[in-house]
Amino acid sequence: MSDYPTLEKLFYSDSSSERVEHVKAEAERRLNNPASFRTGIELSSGELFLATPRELSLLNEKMLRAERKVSQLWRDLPGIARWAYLRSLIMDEIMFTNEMEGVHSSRRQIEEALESAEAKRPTKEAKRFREFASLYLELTDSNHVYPQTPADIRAIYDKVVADAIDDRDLPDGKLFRAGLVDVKSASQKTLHTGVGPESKIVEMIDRMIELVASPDIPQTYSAILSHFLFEYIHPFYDGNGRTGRYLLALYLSEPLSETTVLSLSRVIAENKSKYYKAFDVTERPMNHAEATFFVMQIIELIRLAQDSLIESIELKRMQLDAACACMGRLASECELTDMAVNVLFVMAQFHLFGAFSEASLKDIAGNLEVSTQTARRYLQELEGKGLIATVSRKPLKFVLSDKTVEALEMPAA
Ligand SMILES: Nc1ncnc2c1ncn2[C@@H]1O[C@H](COP(=O)(O)OP(=O)(O)OP(=O)(O)O)[C@@H](O)[C@H]1O
Repeated sequence: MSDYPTLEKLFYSDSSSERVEHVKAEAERRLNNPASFRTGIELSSGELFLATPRELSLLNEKMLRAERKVSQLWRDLPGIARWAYLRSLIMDEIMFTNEMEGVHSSRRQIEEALESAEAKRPTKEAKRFREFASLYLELTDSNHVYPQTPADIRAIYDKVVADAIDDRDLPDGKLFRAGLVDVKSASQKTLHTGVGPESKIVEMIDRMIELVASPDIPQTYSAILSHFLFEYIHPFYDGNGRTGRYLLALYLSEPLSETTVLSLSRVIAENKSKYYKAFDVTERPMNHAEATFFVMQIIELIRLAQDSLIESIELKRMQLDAACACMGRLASECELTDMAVNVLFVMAQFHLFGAFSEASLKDIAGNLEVSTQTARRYLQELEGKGLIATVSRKPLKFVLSDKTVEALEMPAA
């Protein structure tokens, strides 16, 4: 990470007999610096605050530049590619955030949950992650609403953990837990004890809601500080990680693009020890509730998410351009109608940008703005020529055949 030292590091690098006083004075200086962001929220080790060292400004600028690049690449993609990719990002986001907490969910299960959430018709099989999927779908909607009260946070939690929590872990207080909870490491060491009693939880959740709404602190910072605070409070017996990461995505979706925000859980899961360490460092009494390290660490994770997005979109874009360049030759070799070529173009986007490389009859008809009967005719033409294959009958879904994938110089699914 950066050269900006934590207070604890300053303590251990100071060999004088007054090192305790030195660090206390430095903590005061950092807290009272006019450039620092104070929250007024008291933790056991002091008032939660963020200093703004040069390292943070540099990191922030890198994040904003990368964000511009992500947005530019995104805007330049055809609509179907964007739609298919966004859905695959949602699937991964849910899968990784669940996986971090040992909750197993496959992409297929989440796809069914997404379809069920969109259709507003819950099927029994898709019920498990349906509510959670609908929350993430709402994130892609530009007019999402922030929770305004502790009861709103509880309502989000209910959707996050719906059907994916043991009854004995359900909240036993009015909104949150009545008893104590510890965050434990894999080896069962207690890393942190959540806030209690419930009245204190409610009070601190209220402060978190105020913090996020504050106009006096940049939103990226308040979103990240609120994530720390939510996990520090740990208002539930189970599901705090998943609920907290959803809230982080919700709050970050204002200053950052939905694509970046929907790529965070994967990076967090891949860097779990750094993520856990960021909490631990911030909670150490010697760091006097300074969250600078935490904010910088989360921004570094956001940077990793952006880099991997940029690399992935650029590669897929090149592959799509290459496929388009080969389309004319395939069309004349197979004597395809213009509409059949359009179907292939739609399917090439699903192949490259979708989670499963397949496209349903409904998706194809919708994207070509024709009836399903008309789309079916084009699909029959393509299937008759061995260019696509049916992979599912209910609902009707198609993939490009190996021959087409090869002719369009695309990677296999
Ligand atoms: N030292 C810490 N202090 C506070 N929160 C932490 C700390 N270390 C990790 N966390 C947060 O706690 C989450 C895990 O908490 P816990 O093991 O209690 O899981 P949980 O409440 O069961 O949540 P879920 O099942 O969704 O994770 C992590 O994902 C992280 O967000």
